[in-house]
Amino acid sequence: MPEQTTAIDYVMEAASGPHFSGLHIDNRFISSSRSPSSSLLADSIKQPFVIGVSGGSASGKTTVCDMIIQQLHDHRVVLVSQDSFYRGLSAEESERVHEYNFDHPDAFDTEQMLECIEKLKQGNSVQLPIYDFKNHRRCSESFRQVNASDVIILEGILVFHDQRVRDLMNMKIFVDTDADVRLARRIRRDTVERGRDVNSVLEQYAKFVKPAFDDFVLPSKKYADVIIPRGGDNHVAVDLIVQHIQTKLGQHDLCKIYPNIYVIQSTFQIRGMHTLIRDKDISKHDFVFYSDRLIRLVVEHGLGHLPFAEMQVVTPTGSVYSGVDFCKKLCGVSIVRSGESMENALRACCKGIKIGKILIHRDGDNGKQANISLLIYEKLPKDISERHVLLLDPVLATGNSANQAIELLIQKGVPESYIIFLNLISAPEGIHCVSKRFPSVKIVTSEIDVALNDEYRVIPGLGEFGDRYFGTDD
Ligand SMILES: Nc1ncnc2c1ncn2[C@@H]1O[C@H](COP(=O)(O)OP(=O)(O)O)[C@@H](O)[C@H]1O
Ligand SMILES: Nc1ccn([C@@H]2O[C@H](COP(=O)(O)O)[C@@H](O)[C@H]2O)c(=O)n1
Repeated sequence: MPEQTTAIDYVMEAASGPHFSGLHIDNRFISSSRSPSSSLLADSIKQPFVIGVSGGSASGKTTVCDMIIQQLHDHRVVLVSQDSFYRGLSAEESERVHEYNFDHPDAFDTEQMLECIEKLKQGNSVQLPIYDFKNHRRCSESFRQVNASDVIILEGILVFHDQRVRDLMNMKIFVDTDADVRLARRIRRDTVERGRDVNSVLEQYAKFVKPAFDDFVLPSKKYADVIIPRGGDNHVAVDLIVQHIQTKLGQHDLCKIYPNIYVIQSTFQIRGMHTLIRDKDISKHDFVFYSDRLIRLVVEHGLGHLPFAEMQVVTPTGSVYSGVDFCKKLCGVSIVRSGESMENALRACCKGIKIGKILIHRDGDNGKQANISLLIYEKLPKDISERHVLLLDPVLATGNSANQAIELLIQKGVPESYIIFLNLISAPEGIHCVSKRFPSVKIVTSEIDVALNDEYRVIPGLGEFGDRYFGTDD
């Protein structure tokens, strides 16, 4: 029996390691003393998501990989098998093949495998050797050409053995199948597909496969982020893994760097609303209508980050419903003037909520100057230090105003982690600026744009939100 294989063994942790796609990042906002991810960010190379799949021979590694690939149909995925890197046997070794241990780490050319995965990770194509299990040699004439992909899956009995290989992986999966099932599958496969007879399979299993499983494969299980009991029969585990990979692939790169950034799940409705409000020719009425719809979604999402208490109620059927009670100690603070456009949505969601105001003058308001922001006016609830604060401003550009507002809230006694900054559009520069200075402040947005231009305007952006919303741009 494999070690500890219960349903609870299915453990999923956040995939570790970097995974950033090609996005222009302004180095002005990257200081050398920040988090380790900052230096990686500076590279801003599109990096594929690398998944390692390990487990005993015939545990179902390839089967699980095929299931993942099928479900990831809308992404480019490449499967690399560690088997491709088996060293070919010399003539002498071939004569005494029954004494050769194919399950020992030395049976593989790990240096070559490392080189190939590194190249693929850097977006290059590679030529993989083709291994023939019948004559224990690599095919000398042909190779398998593998191109750059969004996802690279590396599968094999010993892919977790070498730390350098493990370090290339963003996610490590161990397929955990009972030893008797593995042996039964292996007998069938090796006799049907690999030209062996039952006796040689059993002999090899007892002499090499089982000892090497105990000595090398099983000890590497501890490196797995996810353990899948029963391999390909475990559809729930595979579905969850695919969901996780899709989330990682779909997430904006900044969300992987700053865990405090939340971009609401994009749908065609949300994309459609953004398309309308970004259109310079939309009527004022429609601009307000679709902005309000989006603001409402962001506000609802932001409220979802507040703490809650468990609560039960009795329904008209006399049954008990176990639910939650809203956090009551909260308030809104709008950054005047465009932040005021978000107040109605907040009031509509939170009956009787107190909303304070902060007026910040930006020297870059005329678009030409370096951004310097000055606090001009503030009116905040007296007991604000006891409240969670929803800070409202529809566009996060340089982050200077947001930082000024957050600094004031902290001076007033609001804990940094009690502040949730809600906006419709964030520029990467603003996200860096706020998240570096106030890593515990949550930022909830509906889209992250490309960058700021030389005039500190968000690109593609939507122009001056306040003017368009309040009709002062005519
Ligand atoms: N869940 C399963 N049920 C039945 N047969 C399976 C299952 N998973 C794998 N197999 C079979 O077992 C053999 C080994 O599976 P494979 O996925 O190639 O394992 P590995 O890649 O770990 O060596 C194959 O013949 C495959 O068809
Ligand atoms: N010439 C070879 C090379 C390898 N093997 C066995 O293959 C197993 C690994 O492949 P899986 O698809 O089962 O993971 C390994 O256990 C080796 O014993 C072989 O028999 N002959």
